[in-house]
Amino acid sequence: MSNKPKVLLLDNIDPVSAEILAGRGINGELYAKLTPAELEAHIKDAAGIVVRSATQVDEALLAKAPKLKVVGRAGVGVDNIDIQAATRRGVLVMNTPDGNTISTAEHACGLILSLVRNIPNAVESLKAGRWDRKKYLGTEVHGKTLGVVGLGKIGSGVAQRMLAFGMHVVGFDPYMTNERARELGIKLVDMDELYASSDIITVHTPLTDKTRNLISKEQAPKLKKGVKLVNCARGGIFNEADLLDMLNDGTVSELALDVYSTEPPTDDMRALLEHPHVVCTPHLGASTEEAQEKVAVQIAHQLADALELKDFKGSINGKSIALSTNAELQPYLKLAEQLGRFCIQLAGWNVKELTIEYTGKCGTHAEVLTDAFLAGYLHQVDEAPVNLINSRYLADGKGIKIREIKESSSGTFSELMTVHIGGAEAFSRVSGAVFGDSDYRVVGINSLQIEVQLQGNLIIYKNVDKPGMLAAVSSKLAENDINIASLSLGRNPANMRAITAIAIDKPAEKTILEEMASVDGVEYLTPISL
Ligand SMILES: NC(=O)c1ccc[n+]([C@@H]2O[C@H](COP(=O)([O-])OP(=O)(O)OC[C@H]3O[C@@H](n4cnc5c(N)ncnc54)[C@H](O)[C@@H]3O)[C@@H](O)[C@H]2O)c1
Ligand SMILES: O=C(O)[C@H](O)COP(=O)(O)O
Repeated sequence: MSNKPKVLLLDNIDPVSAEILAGRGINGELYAKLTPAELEAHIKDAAGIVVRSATQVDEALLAKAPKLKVVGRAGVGVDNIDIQAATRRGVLVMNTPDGNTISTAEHACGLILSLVRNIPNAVESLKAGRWDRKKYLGTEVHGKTLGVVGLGKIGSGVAQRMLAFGMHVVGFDPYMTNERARELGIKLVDMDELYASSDIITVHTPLTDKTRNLISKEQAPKLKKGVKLVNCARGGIFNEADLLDMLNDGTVSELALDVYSTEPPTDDMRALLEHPHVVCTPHLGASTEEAQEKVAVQIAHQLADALELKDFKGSINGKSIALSTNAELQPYLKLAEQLGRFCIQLAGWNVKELTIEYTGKCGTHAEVLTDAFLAGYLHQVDEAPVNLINSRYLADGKGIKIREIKESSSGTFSELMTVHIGGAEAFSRVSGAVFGDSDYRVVGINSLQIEVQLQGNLIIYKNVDKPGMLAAVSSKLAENDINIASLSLGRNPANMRAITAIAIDKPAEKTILEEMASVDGVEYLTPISL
């Protein structure tokens, strides 16, 4: 059996993706269509899966994929992927945001022209032996107003193309600036003005709570009588149930659909699809040779880069993992993760609040460093591999409140990470710093200065500060043939307490630790393994 990583390429992905993956030492297995049972069998040992819009990557499927690291979408929309479930499992989700932009913009323009010139009906009629020149009298788009909802990549592309036809273009997009709109030749308006002024409305937004039912019976009074509508974005942006009535009562004169709230459309959609003033295509926006090749090439490279932890372009739930490739950040990421591992073993599971204080420049990367800290902190969580994708999510699920503080400077260290552990019994604060390139150390516990490398086997204990303590505790190690590699001690004369960190060459067994903990004056002792 090959030990190369395996990636499932589903939903008729262009075979070029398999060739690219093969060149990067990855087995890309192409499948046009799999039954649920076949998919379950194939995904068991897959490191990656690439889909278009057909395969549902849901919680149930992800649960069958213990080795899965990346879900790639060869296209834009990720509504068939349960991103939350993937995030929870530490699985990266990525898409190819621009590979099919041109094709989809061209398709939307094709639908607009089909509507105004009755092209599909006229073709069908002539093919049926009729010569209906009068029946298919059309209208020009020149001089008419096109309303574009969503001025992202595709919406802007449609606007540019229809401007070339001499249309006036008005648009609505909360994220579009007036300056950019002016450059494109689009007049930005609010939705009410767009409804009122448009002869044709085309939508190019994702389906969200804000865009669902963007056009339904409710908007009828606001629309220009006999408006033409185009949806080449996502089913559900127009209320499909209302559209038939709106066509029949003349509110809408022509409708073009490429996408449906259920795909393929269910039988209750037949009356709408068969309506003489409806042009419909089966989700063909991205279905061109060029777009399919582009998205397949892009996703194959992106996926291979992600599996090699080299680059995370196109990632949707991997902001921190994408930042983690920054070379300057590497030592701090490692420090943060090791501190996380240290703190969970020091403080135990009862912690409900963690405040992480960043001193110096590392504060500019607080978000990703906190994610790395949490990945270390939760490394013993058994339900999923914990990584930069899911660590914060898992911490949240455990009810741990996370706070970040950024400070510009401290006394001794120019760069310092200090973790304040809320609710821990004996240890409430741990500070760590990087020495040189790759020497990660704890430099303080509670208010005491202590210096211990974040590696190997450690024993940390808190004790009454009195003569003979160190000899009494360390003798238990000597008696059991365990060598001490280094030792650091911090003391607080004010309350007569000390904290000691001992690095040992091999782990101490439970009985030895119990003997050490029972030495008179030892108040709290814990082993740590890094
Ligand atoms: N039919 C197809 O085959 C096909 C192909 C590709 C993409 N799509 C779909 O087309 C849509 C647009 O894709 P894109 O690549 O242009 O995405 P994009 O992210 O570049 O653009 C989407 C735009 O919608 C805007 N937007 C979001 N909510 C809005 C709201 N409430 N009102 C107005 N604007 C809003 C955003 O600000 C953004 O500018 C997506 O839904 C995508 O899934 C369909
Ligand atoms: O979101 C997309 O990229 C489009 O809807 C295309 O979907 P498809 O890859 O299934 O054609």
